[in-house]
Amino acid sequence: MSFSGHSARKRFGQHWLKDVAILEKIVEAAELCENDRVLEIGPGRGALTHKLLNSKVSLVHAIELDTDLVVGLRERFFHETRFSLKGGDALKISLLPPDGIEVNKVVANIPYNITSPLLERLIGKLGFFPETRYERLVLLLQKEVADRILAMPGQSSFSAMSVRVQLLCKSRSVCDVSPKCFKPSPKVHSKVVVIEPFAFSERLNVDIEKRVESLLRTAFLGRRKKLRNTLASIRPLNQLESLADQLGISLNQRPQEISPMMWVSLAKRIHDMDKLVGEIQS
Ligand SMILES: C[S@@+](CC[C@H](N)C(=O)[O-])C[C@H]1O[C@@H](n2cnc3c(N)ncnc32)[C@H](O)[C@@H]1O
Repeated sequence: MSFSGHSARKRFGQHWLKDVAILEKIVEAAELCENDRVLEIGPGRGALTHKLLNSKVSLVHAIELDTDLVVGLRERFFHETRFSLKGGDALKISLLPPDGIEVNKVVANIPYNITSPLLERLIGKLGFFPETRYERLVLLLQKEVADRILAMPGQSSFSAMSVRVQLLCKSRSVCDVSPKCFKPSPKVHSKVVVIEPFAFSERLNVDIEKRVESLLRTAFLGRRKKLRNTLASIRPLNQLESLADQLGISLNQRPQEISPMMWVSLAKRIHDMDKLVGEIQS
């Protein structure tokens, strides 16, 4: 068989998903139809690829880093005209299929060691658009990361990442995945999430997004510190007090208690103040 002699490589984050019910839940959550063109990052031995190809999609384009698996995958799916495969690093190479036409969905059990840069490539970041706006991503992530993406203000998982992703996408949980569902079992628990990036036209103004990013970097440096202490480096305390009053928040709150929309309001007020000062000075 195509993969004989290949054992899972830790450095590539290889954990084969063997639980059929979870594979089916992933495909179901993608709500695939005939017009869909799907990108799969890290097909491994093709367990998820096989399920994707059993649906009606018009294309599955896969990118796999492990060259030995690329050989096996070509053998396994050689007869499948709706399948294309590129060997290489999903963080570096083009994510476009050979016909150069964008895919609209991403479905993947991603290697956990590249989660942050891969997410950034797929959904963009505050102040920057991704190369492609995917309609929907169904990703199997490390549970800790998924929980941060989904967390509400005040919850222990709520972090700068929660604010960033929630300002770029709408997300929901599909199911938790136990380490027993993989072979070899990872040390951590996992979760399947659906992520739907906002249309570019629905995103905030780029300058405001950049302003939110800079606020988050400052405030979450001291996660347990009060805003009065962390934000003091960007504005005099009396100005901060007045801003906080206008927005109905307290400078005694900590960054993980502030909602994404409140970060946006804060960013907008500071942006307007700077603009006013700029106009007076010119
Ligand atoms: C967690 S395994 C998932 C395998 C398979 N999809 C499954 O569900 O059983 C992650 C896969 O991503 C591949 N991989 C790791 N780093 C990668 C990268 N930078 N670019 C593309 N693929 C990568 C690994 O070789 C492995 O096949």
